[in-house]
Amino acid sequence: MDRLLVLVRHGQSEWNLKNLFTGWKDPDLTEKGVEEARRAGRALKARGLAFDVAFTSVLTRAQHTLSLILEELGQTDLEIVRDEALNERDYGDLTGLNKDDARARWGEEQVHVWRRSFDVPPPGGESLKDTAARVLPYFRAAIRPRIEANDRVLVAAHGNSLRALIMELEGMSGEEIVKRELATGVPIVYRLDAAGKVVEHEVLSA
Ligand SMILES: O=C(O)[C@H](O)COP(=O)(O)O
Repeated sequence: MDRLLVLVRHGQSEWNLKNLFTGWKDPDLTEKGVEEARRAGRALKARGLAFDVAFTSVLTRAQHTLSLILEELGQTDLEIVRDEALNERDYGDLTGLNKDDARARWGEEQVHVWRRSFDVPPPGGESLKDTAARVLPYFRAAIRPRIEANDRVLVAAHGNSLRALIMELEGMSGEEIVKRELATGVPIVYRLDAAGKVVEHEVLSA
């Protein structure tokens, strides 16, 4: 029997709307982000999906997204595990800066490298490689065992912490994963075999 793992990036946050580098800062969802999260829950329910456990970060935008999804699923009593290992990448000195201002100051190419290279960190922050170095051990130690126990798992997290997971799940290289954009509030449904190998995955339409 296939095992179920669903990943979902948080809905739009107040700092996403303001186009600010967010990282470990802790803004909440915008009204649009709340609606995106509810829509995700409805899409999962429409496919008859339900969960045995959920994992999320220690940041409000991901936890609020998860609670809204669970409300739509009628699973508000679900076991939830919160861990900073699933936090967004730390944007270091860029945190709080406007992304367009950063481009004007350092140039388009430099900001693109900081945002979408695999192993070049922003000043004082984490690269995607650094982020994966905390996300993947946590996934292998805490999440994969629940999948192997046939628990249906939901993970509500962030663009870069989820890229780290997707890289492992889909066997992608660092160069490949940085091209993958994750829309806010759009679930990705994975089916895995008994050995934990992905047999199919579907991005539920936004
Ligand atoms: O932390 C942030 O700024 C965003 O949530 C993700 O930003 P990015 O898409 O530039 O990595």
